[in-house]
Amino acid sequence: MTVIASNVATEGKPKEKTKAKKRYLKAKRDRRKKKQSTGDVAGTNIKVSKQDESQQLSEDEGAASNQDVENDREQVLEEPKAGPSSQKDHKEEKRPRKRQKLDQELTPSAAGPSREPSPVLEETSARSSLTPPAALPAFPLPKRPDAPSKSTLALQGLDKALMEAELVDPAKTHSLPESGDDQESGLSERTVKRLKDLGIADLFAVQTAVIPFLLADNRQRSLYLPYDPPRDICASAPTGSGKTLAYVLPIVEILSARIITRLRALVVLPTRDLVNQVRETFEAVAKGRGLKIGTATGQHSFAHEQVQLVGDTSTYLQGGSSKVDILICTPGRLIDHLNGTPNFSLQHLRFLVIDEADRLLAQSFQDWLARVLAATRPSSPDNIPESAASPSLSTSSHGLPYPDALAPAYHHLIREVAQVHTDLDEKKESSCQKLLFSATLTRDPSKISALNLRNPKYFVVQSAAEEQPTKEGAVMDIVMEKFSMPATLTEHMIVCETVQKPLMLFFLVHQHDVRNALVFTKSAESTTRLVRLFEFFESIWAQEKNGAMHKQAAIRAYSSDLSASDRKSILEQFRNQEIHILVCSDLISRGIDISHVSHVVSYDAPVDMRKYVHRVGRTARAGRKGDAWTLVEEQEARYFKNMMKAAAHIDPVKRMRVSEKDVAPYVPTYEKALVKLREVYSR
Ligand SMILES: Nc1ncnc2c1ncn2[C@@H]1O[C@H](COP(=O)(O)OP(=O)(O)OP(=O)(O)O)[C@@H](O)[C@H]1O
Repeated sequence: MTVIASNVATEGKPKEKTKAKKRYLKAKRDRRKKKQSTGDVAGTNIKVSKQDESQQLSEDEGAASNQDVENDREQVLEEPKAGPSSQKDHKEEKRPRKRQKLDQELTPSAAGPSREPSPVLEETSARSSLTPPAALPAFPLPKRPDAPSKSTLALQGLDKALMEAELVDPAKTHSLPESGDDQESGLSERTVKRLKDLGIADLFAVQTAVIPFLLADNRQRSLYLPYDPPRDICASAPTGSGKTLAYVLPIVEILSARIITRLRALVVLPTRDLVNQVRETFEAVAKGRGLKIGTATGQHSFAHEQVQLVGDTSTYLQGGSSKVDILICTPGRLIDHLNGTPNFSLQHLRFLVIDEADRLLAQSFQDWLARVLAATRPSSPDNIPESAASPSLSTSSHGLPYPDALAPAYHHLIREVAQVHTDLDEKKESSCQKLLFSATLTRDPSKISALNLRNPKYFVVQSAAEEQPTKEGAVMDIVMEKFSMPATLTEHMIVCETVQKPLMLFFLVHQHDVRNALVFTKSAESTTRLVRLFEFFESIWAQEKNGAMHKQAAIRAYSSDLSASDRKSILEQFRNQEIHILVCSDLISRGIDISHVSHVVSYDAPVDMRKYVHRVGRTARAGRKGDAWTLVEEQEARYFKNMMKAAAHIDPVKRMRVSEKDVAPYVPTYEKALVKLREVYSR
């Protein structure tokens, strides 16, 4: 308001111009005219220049007096506030007539479309098209690019083969024929008959994909493929979906053609229990085929295993010597034999199976994977150290050379046989085909690249009912570690206080009359303690509720604290349902197949999604129904839920609410059991 007032005051009394001032203004105008005629004003900036000019003119006019300058500045600043018409009129008044005319000519909207173009404007724009703009061109401000999405980041560096994975519907099955060979899967009549004897009439989804891939092409049935090496396989399928038979059947089928026993299939598994389980499957399927199956787990002495695996350890044999066609082992013992058993050779391997692949790839002791892969590959002829080359051809005990002692890809190791290289020479490759299986296949590109896979083919068994039924979706699920679960599994979580966990367990077991259950704890120590408490509870409960009527649940611990033989016997008793509830550590959370397990209780909640998937996967196997309950301590609830959300698996896990009223009948017995436990531990 003060500003406008001062303007009005100034306008009311126009100042008289002195002679000096008039001269100064004239000289100024002349300079301006001269400047205009040299084309300094850029055509592109007409509007801006016009404004500047009028402003400058006002300033010039008042240059002689500070008061005038102030007024002009204030006028410019106040322009938006004052009424638009009055301000404009005021400015127009202040401008010299010549400038106003020029302005009218330069402003097309004011001039109207029918007006003749002014020669001045034409001249100015013609000049401006020739001369560069006086001001620097204005570029848009730099913009920060959008951050790539989580999925885009996850896809970076990913194996191309994974992007081209074959998606298999878990509901897909294939019925085996009543008689004769199965043309579709490539299984022979003999194998089909054997499967029928074992009660298997259909192939499960993962089997319908993997078996034909390995068997359909007759060339792929050869024991050696040095010039046409086979493609490797990575298969991801839910727990209990039949991955074991997916590799056992083709291996037995192909190796049955062998004449000489050589180590041709090597199956690596993370635990002894799994080795024994897979051995049983091999023996059942290969019955009557004459294939020799061995294991190496450290369960027996090293010398004993050596005798079981290798025929001759006294003479050096180039091609190795093997008493078994198929060896199932843990990685530790495998390395022991590679290091310390003479004539234990992997050069004839036709199959290298890595089951529970993600778990095994996470184990790096003694660099086991690199050692095994190196043992399946011949070194290049130029890289053979003198010591590695054989002094002579291997000979039998009758003095006859073994013509087939070396695998084709290793023939260059024979020094006596002159190597004549021609242009037609083809490189001989190892015939070993790698087969990787897991319910939680790793997406880690560095781990996959360590396997040195040959043109790998990925199979992903993924439920079409899940959110991402497309191939890209299934691949993304693997990449984002969203694992597929058995369709027959029901999942619950129970949030409770830490001290209430045992009570909750007793409630669940009694309320649902649970008999065939696996209860997972976080450590061997907590396993033992829980079993003790459970035993006290059961015996007091039985006494109080008329022991004759109540059949106590048989409960045992299963952990690394037990000897191998104890573990084997306990597992056997559980299989035979002599033990009803097995409290265990994560030692048997993977791979163990006990068909009648109806419930899995995570007494201590798992800390990662992989562990959760494998634990709950001990039930609901091979299309059977199963329940999984997870006891979540109140302070863990947020972490557990976030873990489930990250794996897009929060919806299937329903919250089960157990009230004080529900557990009240068990509280007195529980308290008595606790007293007894305290007595035991305080001794
Ligand atoms: N085609 C089939 N028909 C009937 N039962 C089958 C068939 N294939 C496999 N099974 C049975 O399904 C059960 C689970 O198989 P398997 O142990 O191979 O599962 P898996 O996919 O390896 O599970 P995990 O990931 O937990 O190791 C086994 O008892 C097996 O005998």
